[in-house]
Amino acid sequence: MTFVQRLNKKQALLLCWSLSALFTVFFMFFHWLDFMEEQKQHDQLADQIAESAAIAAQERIHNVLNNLIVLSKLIASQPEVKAIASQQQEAELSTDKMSHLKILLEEIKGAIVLIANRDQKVILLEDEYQGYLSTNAQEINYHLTKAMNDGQNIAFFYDKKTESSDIYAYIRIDDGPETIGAVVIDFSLSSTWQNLGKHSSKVFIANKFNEAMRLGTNNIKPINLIFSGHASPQAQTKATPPEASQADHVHRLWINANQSLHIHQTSQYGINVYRIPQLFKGRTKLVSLPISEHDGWQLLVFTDAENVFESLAKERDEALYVLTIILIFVLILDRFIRYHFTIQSLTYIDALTGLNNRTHLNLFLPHTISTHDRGEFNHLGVLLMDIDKFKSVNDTYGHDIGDKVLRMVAQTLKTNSRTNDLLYRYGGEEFLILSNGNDYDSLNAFAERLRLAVESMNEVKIYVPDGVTISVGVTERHPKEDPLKMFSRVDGLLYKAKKNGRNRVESEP
Ligand SMILES: Nc1nc2c(ncn2[C@@H]2O[C@H](COP(=O)(O)OP(=O)(O)OP(=O)(O)O)[C@@H](O)[C@H]2O)c(=O)[nH]1
Repeated sequence: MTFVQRLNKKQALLLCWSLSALFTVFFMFFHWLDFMEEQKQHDQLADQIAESAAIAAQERIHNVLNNLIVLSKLIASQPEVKAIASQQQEAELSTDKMSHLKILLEEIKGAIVLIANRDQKVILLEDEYQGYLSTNAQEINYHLTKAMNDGQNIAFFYDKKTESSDIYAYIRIDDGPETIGAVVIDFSLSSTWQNLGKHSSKVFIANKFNEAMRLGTNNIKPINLIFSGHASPQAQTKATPPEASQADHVHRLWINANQSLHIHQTSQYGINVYRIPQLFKGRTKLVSLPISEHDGWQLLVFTDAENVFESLAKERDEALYVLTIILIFVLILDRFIRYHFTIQSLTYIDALTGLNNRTHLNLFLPHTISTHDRGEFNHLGVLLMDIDKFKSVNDTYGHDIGDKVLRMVAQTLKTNSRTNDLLYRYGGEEFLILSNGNDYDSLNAFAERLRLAVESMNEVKIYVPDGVTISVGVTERHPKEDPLKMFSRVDGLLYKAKKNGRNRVESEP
C-alpha cells in the first residue's frame, strides 16, 4: 500500500490543499522575484534614457548658445551699435542703419532689445520691450554688469505674467581696449530649440531665479518648477498652490514643498538622477545637469518610465491567470478526492458497523503479509471474535435490536483497539482484528481486554437485559506462514472457545 493509498479522506484533502497553498506561495515568491528584477531593469532603462536625453540636450544647447554668442558678438562689433553705445542720451536706431544689422539679426532670428552705455544707462530701447525694462530692471542690471565684466552673459528669462520664455544675450561692446557699453539681443526660442525634446523625455531649463521652461519642437512650455536657493533640485522646493498641480499635468510639473528630491544615483557622467516620489508613482526620473558656462543654469530631464507599469500590469495579469488555473485545478482535485472516498467507502466499508469489510481484507491482506515477511514488524496477530448466542438475540428481540447490538459491539471493539489494528466485520456476527507489533502475551491481554469490554457494555442492556458476550480465538502468524493456515488455526480456536463455554479467549501461538 503506497503512502497515498494509506491516507484517509481528511488527510488527502488536507494534503491537497496544503500542497496547493505551498505551490501558490512558491509561485508568488518566484513571480515576485521576477517582478522585482523586471522593475529593476526598467528602472535602469529609464535612467539610461534620461541620461542620454540629458547629454544630447546639453550638447545641443552648447552648440546653439555658442553660435548665438558668436553672432551676437558680431552684432556688438557693428559701428552703428558702437555709435549708439558711446552716447549719453537716448537714441534711435534709424531704419537705414538698422538694415545693416538686419541680415545678421535674421540669421539668429533675433531682435535688439536695448543698447546701454558704459554706465549701464539705456540709450536705445525697442518699443515692445518697454514692459520688460520696467518690470525687470534689477535683473537686467545684474546681467548687464556680468556682461560688462565677462564680455558676455546669456540669460534665460521667464515672464510669469505671460508665461513666455526668452533667451537674451548680453554682449559687451568694446571699442579697442575700451568698454563702451552692452547690447541685449532677444532670440526666438521656437527655432532655437527645435529637435530638442523629440525623445520621450521632457527637457527643461531652469535659471538661477528658479524658473524653468520646457524645450521641444514647437512646444516650449514654461513650468513652475521652483527650487529654493539656486536652481539645484537638491534643495527643498518652495510651496506652490496645490490647485495648480491639477491644472495641466502635461505641461506643468508642480513640485510641492513637501516633495523633497532625493538623489537616486549619480552616473559615470556626474549626472544626478532624482526620484520624485509623488510623480508617476515615484518612477519619474529627473536628471539634473548644470550648464557650467551659464550662471545658475540647470538642465532638467524628466523621464517617466510608463512602460514599466504596462509590462508589470501584464505580469500581474499572468500571475492572476495562473493562480486561477491552480484554484480550478485544486477544486477539481478536491471534488475527485471526495468522490473517490465515497466510492471507496461503498466498496470497502461495511454499511451497518462502519468497519472494514471482507473485500477490504482480501485486497489489503497481501500487503500486510508482505510487510510482515520483510520484517517491518515482528509479530502479526489475528483475533477472531463471535457474538455468543446471537441468534437468540435476534429471535428474542428482533432483527433491529440485533443490528443495534452489532453496531455497539463494533464500536466497543474500535474504541479498545489501537489505530494501526485493522478491524473487520468478518461475517454476520463475526469480527476479525489483524494486529501488528504485539507479542503473543500482549496479544492475549488485548483479546482479554476486548472480551471484558464487550461483557461490560452497559448501554446494550437497555435492549438485551442480560447483555452480550463474545468468544475470541487468538493466534499469531508463524514466519512466512501461509495466511490461510493462520486463519484456519484461529477459526479452530474460536470454535474451541465456543465449545469450552463461550465468553472466553482461546489462544495458541
Ligand atoms: N440482526 C442481524 N443478525 C445477523 C446479521 N448477520 C447475521 N445475523 C444473525 O446471526 C445469527 C448467527 O447465529 P449462529 O451462527 O447460529 O450462532 P449463535 O446464535 O451466535 O450461537 P454461537 O455462535 O454458537 O454462540 C443468525 O441468526 C444470523 O441471522 C445482521 O447483519 N443483523
